[in-house]
Amino acid sequence: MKQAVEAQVLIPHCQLGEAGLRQILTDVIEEVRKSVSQDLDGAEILHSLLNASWLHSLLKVYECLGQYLRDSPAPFLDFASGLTFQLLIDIRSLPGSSEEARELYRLLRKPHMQALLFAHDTVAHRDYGPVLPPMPEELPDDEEATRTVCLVKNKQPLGATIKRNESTGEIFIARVIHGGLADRSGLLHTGDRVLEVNGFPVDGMEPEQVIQVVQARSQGTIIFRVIPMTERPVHNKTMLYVRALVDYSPQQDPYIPCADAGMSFQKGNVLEIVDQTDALWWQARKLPDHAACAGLIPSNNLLKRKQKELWWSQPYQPQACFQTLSTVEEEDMMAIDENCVEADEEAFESEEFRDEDDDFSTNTKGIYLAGFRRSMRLFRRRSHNTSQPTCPTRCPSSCPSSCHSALCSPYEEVVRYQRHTQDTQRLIALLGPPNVGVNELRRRLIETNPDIFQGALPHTTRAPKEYEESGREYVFTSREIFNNMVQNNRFLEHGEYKGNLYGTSYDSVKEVLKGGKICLIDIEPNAIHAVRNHELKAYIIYVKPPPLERLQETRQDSCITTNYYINRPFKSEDFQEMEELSEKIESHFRQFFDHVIVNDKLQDSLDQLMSAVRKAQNQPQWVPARWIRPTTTEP
Ligand SMILES: Nc1ncnc2c1ncn2[C@@H]1O[C@H](COP(=O)(O)OP(=O)(O)OP(=O)(O)O)[C@@H](O)[C@H]1O
Repeated sequence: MKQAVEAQVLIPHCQLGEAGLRQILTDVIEEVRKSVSQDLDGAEILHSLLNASWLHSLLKVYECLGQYLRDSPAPFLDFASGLTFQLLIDIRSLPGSSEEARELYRLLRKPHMQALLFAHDTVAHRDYGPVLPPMPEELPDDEEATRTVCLVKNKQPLGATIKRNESTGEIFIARVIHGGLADRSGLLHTGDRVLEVNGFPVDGMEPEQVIQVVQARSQGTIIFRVIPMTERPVHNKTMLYVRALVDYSPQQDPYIPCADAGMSFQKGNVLEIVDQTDALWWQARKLPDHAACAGLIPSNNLLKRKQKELWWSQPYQPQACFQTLSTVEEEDMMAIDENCVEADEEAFESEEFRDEDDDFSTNTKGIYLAGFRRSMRLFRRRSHNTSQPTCPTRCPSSCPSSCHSALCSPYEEVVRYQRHTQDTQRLIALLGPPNVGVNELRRRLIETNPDIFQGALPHTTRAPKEYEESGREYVFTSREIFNNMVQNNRFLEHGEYKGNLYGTSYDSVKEVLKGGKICLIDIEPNAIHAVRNHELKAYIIYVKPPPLERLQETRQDSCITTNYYINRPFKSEDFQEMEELSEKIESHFRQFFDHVIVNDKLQDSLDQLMSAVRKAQNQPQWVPARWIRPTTTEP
């Protein structure tokens, strides 16, 4: 086959004659025949196709046409019938004409010969077009050209909206939806004035009545008589992709010009904006979606302007930013369960090492698994349950939850990003409600793949215990240095627990990444913003609990550690709390999740996690455009 393809490339098109295409086909058939004898897949079908007589006839026609084009024959005479006429007169006037002359006379007078010569002259004069009546010298100024547009509707919507000029009652095409029937026809345009639909004059009608006339025919031909818009608006066709940071439902939006043409979307959906001609209403497609037809969505500015009104599926609640994350009151956390080991602060701290030795293998093949200490995790648990906003230093400007970021911009421009093999690995950040299993998954992944994964070493102002070493369990530091680091934004997450400060610094994450490993950390929702940046390019995986009955089944032998108890079995309130918090975290932050894992069976979750991490590192993903083009402003 290779031989044939190369031949096609080498022989210039103009030389394809008798030995051209058909020769190539013969070569191809010969190659395919060899493949048939080698029993290659599909070779037999290809062989019979290439041998088909219709294909050979088609190629002959093609070659003849090619030959005709190359020869480009020109008529010898423009007016052969005139010459014939002259010849007939001359023969008739000969005194004693010969037998040959008389035969020529008879031949030239035959009707088919006359018709042939007439056809010759028509072709020679290229006289094939219809004869149009001459244009009138002067057209009256008020005369408008109308166009009859005939569309064949096939149950799908027309893909155009109409509006009425309130003062004149005239009906116009308001917008043509990209990829819809009207758009694909290329015959109806924004601004065209509609005079008639299926023979009904529409001037003065309400738009709804016009639509009824259109809809009266769900299928078949619809005929519009329109006055085309003379100056068509330039379509602002862009290649803009955005991630929705809010939910939107056209059916709940009283301001949308045509709800049926609207497109609903949810936080986290990636949208392809196909038209921004209208400053208020854009046209977009939801990805990944193979629907050809776009839908109307509010523009960035419009959505910003309207976001305080009750037209989103979720009303705006700025104060709910973090408070909604608190479902469990401090008092509830204090409840004492007699069946469990109670530990006061001292006892708890003193149990910590032994406990961690039992619970977590912190040293696998000489590699210390950073970030698993209880105190660090308990400081996080506190962040989950506190009723105080947990990002006082950052809010409101960089609050990651939907409320504030949506206030800034309801859409985030995104681009497709594929990590180069020589680039550092993307940070993998796990997130989930307390006790869902984030640490279990993280620990197991690091333990089983210590050459690939590593956690980030946390900082603390707590005094080191005898057995602890700075740079192994924690970076032990002074309060002064810690506060200094806070002020210089050196922590992606930090907080206080039992009078001690804890935090995960950017530097400790970067250290792991620089070492060529994948840094695997767990974060609280309020740290999402801190890790979503150009340098770390965090891939955020949300770990979600399975339904309640599966939680009860899978966790019956598992234990948890709360602020007050070490290793107590799960109680039904824990599951309830986990579900409730999970819903709240999802409803506020799901727009930032790159992947969601339902932690049902542990091994399945580990497999899913591993494959999600591989995808994040090796396959193209949608990421904020500002990570790739740092100067990009939001749409
Ligand atoms: N899929 C699972 N099946 C059964 N038990 C699980 C599963 N996932 C986690 N567990 C168990 O649930 C308990 C809590 O898990 P883990 O400590 O990882 O929670 P967490 O999300 O890290 O919460 P926190 O950060 O608040 O400690 C542990 O005993 C763990 O072994």
